[in-house]
This record gives sequence, structure tokens and C-alpha cells, in this order.
Amino acid sequence: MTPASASASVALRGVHKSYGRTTALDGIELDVAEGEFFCLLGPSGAGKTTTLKTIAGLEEPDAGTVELGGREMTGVEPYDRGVAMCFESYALYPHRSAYDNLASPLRSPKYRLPGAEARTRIHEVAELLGIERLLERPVGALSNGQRQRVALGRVLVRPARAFLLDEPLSHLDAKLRQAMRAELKAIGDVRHTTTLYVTHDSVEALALGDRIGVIRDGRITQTGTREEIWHRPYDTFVARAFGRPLINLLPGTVTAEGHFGSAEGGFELPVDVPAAPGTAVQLGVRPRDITLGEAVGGALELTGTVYVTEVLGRATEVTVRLGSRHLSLVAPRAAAAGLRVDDPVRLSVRPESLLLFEADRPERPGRRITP
Ligand SMILES: Nc1ncnc2c1ncn2[C@@H]1O[C@H](COP(=O)(O)OP(=O)(O)OP(=O)(O)O)[C@@H](O)[C@H]1O
Repeated sequence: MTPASASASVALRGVHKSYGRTTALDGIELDVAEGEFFCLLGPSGAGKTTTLKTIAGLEEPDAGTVELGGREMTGVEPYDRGVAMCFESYALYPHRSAYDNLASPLRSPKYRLPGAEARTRIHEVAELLGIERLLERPVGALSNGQRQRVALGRVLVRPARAFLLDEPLSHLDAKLRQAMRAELKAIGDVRHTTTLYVTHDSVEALALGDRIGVIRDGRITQTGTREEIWHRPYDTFVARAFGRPLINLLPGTVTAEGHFGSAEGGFELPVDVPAAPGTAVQLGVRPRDITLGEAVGGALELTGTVYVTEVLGRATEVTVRLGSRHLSLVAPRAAAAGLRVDDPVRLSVRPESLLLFEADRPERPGRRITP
């Protein structure tokens, strides 16, 4: 497809938005570079949709500013902002055909295209989304997943300076979702249009985002590449947001030697914790960073007993009991094949894959304290 409109950077500065007593956005700071594919990840109610609506001009911030292409958007009507937004609730015309729904944005005075060009564009987008066969059907007669693709097509068909996509794949089955993910990524790469993509699915965010922003309670906790977010999570909330099985987080205290000690787990690890002895901390280690067997070549060793095993396709998740704590690891199926409940096991972990965090507080997840 041809890039029909110059792509624009998107910036939010200190954006606040409340609905009555609910704070939806609590000082959002965001910079999305021109042409970037940026994923905004967060749980339900975190403020993702409100962020997109504010950029589109469908919501007015109570404070703060939105910039598109370096220009402040206060007072600029949604129609004049040049962004295309796809809602989770589709906003389609149910009695009209899928083709008509795709064509309608190209009939508006601003985006009107000559007939032949419009037809080519619609067919290109329909092919990309795998809905060519459905073009003559009324949208009301399509499945949720098919409707969702039409809605996405309606956004992609028209030239835009930025695409704002709100969970555009949420109604598709797993296989189609995966295929569409690859297509979407290709669209971004080909067209180089700035894309802000909202999801609560961390796998999707890792697969798609050039960069990812993690949002919680109306604030962006961390922005970074997938490597930064994975290896250097800002806090335990970000650490928990990525990776299945979940990261292990073991509470403990800093020992007199400055190491990590877990009274409940009945072990100490000779890693230097940058906090005073006696401080409550948490040790984070991802299940795939722990291996079964004795530690060699500078790795650290833990011993425990098998609590439960669960086959995950080609791998097995093994939950190991350490004192009164549990630790989960993912091992190749063959390595875990002979394990029975209560078998003693040795675990090995490389010191560089350990993360240390402050203890969680009721209102604030513990921040990372390792560099
Ligand atoms: N029009 C509105 N009136 C009142 N409260 C609203 C309105 N829109 C959003 N909110 C509230 O603002 C907060 C943020 O909502 P938002 O829809 O942005 O979250 P989200 O991260 O997109 O969630 P989800 O993933 O469930 O769509 C929520 O507490 C929500 O209930």
C-alpha cells in the first residue's frame, strides 16, 4: 500500500482526566516517535482507552496537552487531527455491506478518493485482513471476529497520520489472532504510520511493540523496548505483567552479610543486595531462568522437593517446595519426565538472571533495586 499521509509523532504531557470521582488519567507522559509501533499494555480500567480517546480528541483532558507531529492539539476537532481510531465496540453500520463500511471513510470530503483508487485500496485492505470473501455480506450477518476485522479495515483504509487501535484483535480466536498479529506488524512496517496499539495481552505487546508502555492506575509505570521491560522491569507490577508462568517473587530480608535470605524458604543466596541488612526485599526469578540439576560455572544452587508438575506442550512446569515457599521453573519435558512428588531436586540459577525488588506495599509494587 502507498503511504498516503505523512506520519506524525504523538506526545502527551501531564495529561489528567477524571470522570466524577474516578481518576482515569493521572499525569500521563508519553512520547511515540514518528512511524513507531507502540503498545500500551495495562489491566482493565488502567486508562488505555481514555488515553486513545484523548489523543483522538474525543475526550478533553482536564489538564496537560496532546501533541501530534509536534503541534499542540487543544481546540483541534477530532476530524481535523488526522488520526484514525479503531474501537473495541465496532461502530459499524450493521445493515450495510462490509464493502460499504470500508468505503464510507473514503467518501468523506477530507479523504475522498477517485472511485477506482478507492476500490483498489479497499480490496488491498480486505485481502490483508482476510475478509475479501465477506465484502458483499451485511455486517450484521458477520461473526464477532469478522466484524472486528471489518472495523480494523475501516481504520486502515483511510490515510492517517497515526492509527489508534484499541484491542483490535480481542474477538479473534487464537490462531487468527496470531496470523493477524503478523499482518498488523507488516502493515506498520510497510506503511511507517505511527501506531498506538492498546492491549491487555502481554504476549501481543511483546510480539508487536517497537516499544511498550505499561500503564497502571492512569500512569505510565515504564516505557521501553521488550528487552528493557523484560530484563529490567521498573517494579514488581511490570515484572508480573510479562511472562507465563509468572515470575517467581520470593519475599526475604537482607542478611548481615548483605545477601538475600529467605527464612520461610530456609535458604540464603550469596548475591549482593544493595540495601541495608534487615531490609525487607523480594527476589525475582523467571521460571525459564531456573534449570534442574547441580549448579556449575558460577551458577547458584538451591535445593527443594517437587510439589507438582504440569506439562506445557514440549516443556514441563515444575513447582518446587523450598521450606514453606514455592518456586516454579520450566524444564524440557525429558528433563522433568522422571520427577515424582516429594522427590528432592537441585536447582541452578545464574546470578545475572536474579532481580531484586523492594517489598510490595499495599498501594505500591516494590521497585527494582538491582541495576
Ligand atoms: N465515560 C466515562 N464515565 C465514567 N467513567 C469512565 C468513563 N470512561 C472511563 N471511565 C473510567 O475511567 C477509568 C479508565 O477507563 P479506561 O476505559 O480508559 O480503561 P481501560 O484501560 O481502557 O480498560 P479496559 O481494558 O477495561 O477497556 C476506569 O475506571 C473507567 O471506569
